[in-house]
Amino acid sequence: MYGAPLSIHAKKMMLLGSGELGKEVIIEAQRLGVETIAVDRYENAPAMQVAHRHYVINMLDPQQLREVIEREKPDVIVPEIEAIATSELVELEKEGYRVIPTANASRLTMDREGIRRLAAETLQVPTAKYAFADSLDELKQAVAEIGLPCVIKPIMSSSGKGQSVCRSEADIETSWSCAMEGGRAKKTRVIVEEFIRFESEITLLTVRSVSGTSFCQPIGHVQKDGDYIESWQPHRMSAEQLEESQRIAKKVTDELGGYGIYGVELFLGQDKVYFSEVSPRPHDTGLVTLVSQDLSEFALHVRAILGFPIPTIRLLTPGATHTLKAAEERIDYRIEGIAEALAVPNTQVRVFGKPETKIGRRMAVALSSADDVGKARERALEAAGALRIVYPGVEE
Ligand SMILES: Nc1ncnc2c1ncn2[C@@H]1O[C@H](COP(=O)(O)OP(=O)(O)OP(=O)(O)O)[C@@H](O)[C@H]1O
Ligand SMILES: NCC(=O)N[C@@H]1O[C@H](COP(=O)([O-])[O-])[C@@H](O)[C@H]1O
Ligand SMILES: [Mg+2]
Repeated sequence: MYGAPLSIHAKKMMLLGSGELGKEVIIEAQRLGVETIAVDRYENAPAMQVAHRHYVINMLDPQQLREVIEREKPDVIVPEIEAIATSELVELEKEGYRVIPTANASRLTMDREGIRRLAAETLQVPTAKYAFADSLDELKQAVAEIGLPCVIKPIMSSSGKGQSVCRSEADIETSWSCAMEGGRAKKTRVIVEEFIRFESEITLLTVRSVSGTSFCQPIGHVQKDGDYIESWQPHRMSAEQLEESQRIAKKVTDELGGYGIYGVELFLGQDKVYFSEVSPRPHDTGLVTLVSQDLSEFALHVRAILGFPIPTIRLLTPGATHTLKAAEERIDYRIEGIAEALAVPNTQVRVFGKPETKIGRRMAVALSSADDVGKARERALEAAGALRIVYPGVEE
């Protein structure tokens, strides 16, 4: 029970992180009459453009984080990125604030070490072999232990930033510098992972709500340089693989607890399913659910957070997404080709409205549906191909 937004009985939701995923979360929250506050590290972030109000702070600074939370006193605090002072969220939760799904889930998934140790060591779910290193020397040792090729990532980063595949001893130094430059927080620690030659990889969206745990149909995806470029739903896999994936997802999400959606990332090997990582929030590859399901991952997240039931999740049609990424760092960019993209049948686009482009930054996505996944992927590819980022002064 709650009143109108901006009234004394309003239900207030504060989003920590205001990217393209948060923008959709806020739109869904507003559909249910919730008052929304967007927070991020820069002005005019996508979700700020649709929220009732916003704040620009350094979310890794515990003091600044506490200040904004105490000022607004939100009913629910919804982390949207990893890079937040999560130990402060743990404190705030103890003081009575509600963090989604739980402060501990955001603390453990904030860095790769927390969640990897929990999954592999405490819960004993299968993962790639791994080791950690704090310096170049330690990295050399870790690589020797794990073997080549291996994947090296900053313990705190997302969307593939700072990640590289190390194929020979000669690559170790480059991988180290790449991780140092790409990490979100100024932490030097890296994880070294055994390179898994998987057949495919999926995101299993897992929702914990008052109705219990529900799974969306598996989402297949392709990543390039550690960042997603294409996703589709449903991903075809064997009944055994699906059962094992759901078992792993249930085990991990039960441990993390709370209400909300989780994106469980899994690698499918020939006869083994590996847990990779988990987002305690909507997942980028899950953007496909905006066209494929009756309730998108964003709608599901909001329902679960507000304590409303989720009796069923329906896949309405096979669907696919394809991303549009920038190639330069500019504030005076324009996006062209939207009309051509929308001329592709059963297709929508989401233009995120980020205030500036950066090399490799995701700026928009094409979403398509069709009678089968193959056709949906073709359509999304065609539509994304029609979209162009134009930089003045550069040959158009
Ligand atoms: N151990 C591994 N073996 C093989 N491929 C890997 C391994 N680890 C990561 N990858 C590839 O790199 C991608 C990104 O890795 P990961 O999910 O760990 O990074 P991330 O920065 O957290 O990305 P995101 O935030 O988009 O989820 C994976 O989806 C997979 O394609
Ligand atoms: N893989 C995680 C992911 O996709 N997160 C999404 O990207 C935004 C950051 O984008 P930016 O780096 O372009 O600001 C985040 O705010 C979130 O919406
Ligand atoms: Mg990932």
